[in-house]
Amino acid sequence: MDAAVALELKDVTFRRGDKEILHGISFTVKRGEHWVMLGPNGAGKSTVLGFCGALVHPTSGTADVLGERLGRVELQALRRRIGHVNPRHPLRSPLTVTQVVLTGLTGTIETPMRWSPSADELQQAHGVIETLGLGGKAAERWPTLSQGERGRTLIAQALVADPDLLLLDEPSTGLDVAAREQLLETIDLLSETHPELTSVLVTHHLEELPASTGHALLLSAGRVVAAGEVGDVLTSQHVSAAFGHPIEVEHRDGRWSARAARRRRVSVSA
Ligand SMILES: Nc1ncnc2c1ncn2[C@@H]1O[C@H](COP(=O)(O)OP(=O)(O)OP(=O)(O)O)[C@@H](O)[C@H]1O
Repeated sequence: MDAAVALELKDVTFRRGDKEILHGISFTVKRGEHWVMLGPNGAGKSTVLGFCGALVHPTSGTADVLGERLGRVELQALRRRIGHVNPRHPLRSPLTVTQVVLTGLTGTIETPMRWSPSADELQQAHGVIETLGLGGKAAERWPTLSQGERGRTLIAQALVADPDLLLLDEPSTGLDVAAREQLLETIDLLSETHPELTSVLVTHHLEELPASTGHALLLSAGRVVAAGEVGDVLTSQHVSAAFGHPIEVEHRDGRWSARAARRRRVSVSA
C-alpha cells in the first residue's frame, strides 16, 4: 500500500443482522490531510468512523488503516496508533487533567490499579497539556472542568501517545459558541504543532468545521454523496442532496455555514 495513504476504503459494505447499513463506500485519505465527515442522522458516519478507528471491519470490500488491512491485522495493536476523541467520555472517577491525559498512554478510561507514570510519561503528558493551553488546569479535577476544558483535555489524552491518526467524533457537542470557537482554534493549531498528523472529524454542522479542514466526505443513507477537496464537496447542491432539503452553503473567511434556501419574495408594486 502507498505509504502516503492513511486510510483507504474500497467498496465497503456493512451489515448488522439482515440490514445493510453501508452500500459501497470508497474514499482515500492521505497522510497529513484533515477531513471532515458530514451527513444527516443515520447516514453512517459513526459506522465509517468505526473502520477508521479499527473498531470493526467491513462485511465486504476492503479497509486499509495506516497501511494495515482490517481483518488481517490485530486490531488492538493498530488502535494504539489512533487517537480517538469522544465527548461522551465515560469517566467515573474525579481524575485530574494530568491523570486523564495519562490514560491516553494506558489505553484505559480510568487509571489502572497499581500503575504509575514514569518521569518520561509525565513529561509527555505535561508537554501536550501545555500545547492545548491547559497548563494552568493540570491539577484540576474532571467534574469541575467546563465542557470546553473537557474537550481540550480529551484531545490532549488522544495526542499523548503520539498517534498517526486523530479521530474527533462530534467534538463540539454541548459547547457554547465561545467554547466551540476556542476548541476549533485548538484543532486548527494542531496542523502547526503536529504537522504529520492525519485527522477525521465527524459533525452534522458546517459551522463546526475547523478552518484547517482540507477535505470532506459527505454521506447520506449509507452512500457517499461526494468526497474530495472541501470546496468541491461542500456545494449547496451536494449538501442539499445529502440532507434532503434545499440548503445554501456559504464559505467566508475560511469558515462554513449553511441555512435553508429561501424562496425569493416577488415584490408586487402597485
Ligand atoms: N448495531 C446496529 N444494528 C442495526 N442497525 C444499526 C446498528 N448500528 C447502526 N445501525 C443503523 O445504521 C445506520 C447508520 O448509523 P450510524 O450511527 O453509523 O449513522 P450516523 O450518521 O453516525 O448517525 P447520527 O448522526 O445519528 O449519529 C442507521 O440507520 C442506524 O440505525
